[in-house]
Amino acid sequence: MKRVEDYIRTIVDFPHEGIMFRDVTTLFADPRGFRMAIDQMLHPYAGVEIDKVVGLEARGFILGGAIAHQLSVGFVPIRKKGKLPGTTISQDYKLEYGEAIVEIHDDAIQPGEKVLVVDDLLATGGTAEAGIKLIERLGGEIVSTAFIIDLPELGGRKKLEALGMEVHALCAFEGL
Ligand SMILES: O=P(O)(O)OC[C@H]1O[C@H](OP(=O)(O)OP(=O)(O)O)[C@H](O)[C@@H]1O
Ligand SMILES: Nc1ncnc2[nH]cnc12
Repeated sequence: MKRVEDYIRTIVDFPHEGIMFRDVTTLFADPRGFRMAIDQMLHPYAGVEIDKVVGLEARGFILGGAIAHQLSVGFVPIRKKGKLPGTTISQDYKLEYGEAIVEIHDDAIQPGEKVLVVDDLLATGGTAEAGIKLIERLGGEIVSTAFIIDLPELGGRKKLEALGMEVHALCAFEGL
């Protein structure tokens, strides 16, 4: 039987030379693969209290929406700067080159709400860390973080675990 990682396509030298891009669109496009990924991401949370799922732009929206639907809870997007229409709070973070800013609506999470953070891939952990800071600034309590792919060489898991986060990933790829 195929595993989740078997549905993921690797594109060499995208978006820059030397990067092995782990492309989850092939997983999302396959009905068995997509269901397997969502079911496996949900597995650790059976019986766990979760009030909201937060998805990180952009691939975290696809996964987070399906997971929130399955848990019958609300979905909240964290978006790149300038995309959300209401009042937001912002957090900057480091990219491989330069910096970026992500935002969340300031009324999207209520103090004390239990939040699951979802994205497709954990690399340096900078994006997830920025998301975690936004949620915590609103008083949300992060129950766990869930990814399809971990790139262990880039240290994201260690970074999040050092912040006290639980990290679940369905598979890991060696090589950037
Ligand atoms: O752990 P990090 O080093 O922060 O990298 C991981 C992030 O990078 C990718 O998103 P990207 O920034 O390419 O944005 P996109 O999903 O909008 O294309 C991926 O979907 C994660 O969100
Ligand atoms: N190797 C990679 N593949 C896909 N998305 C990424 N985001 C950061 N590194 C990535």
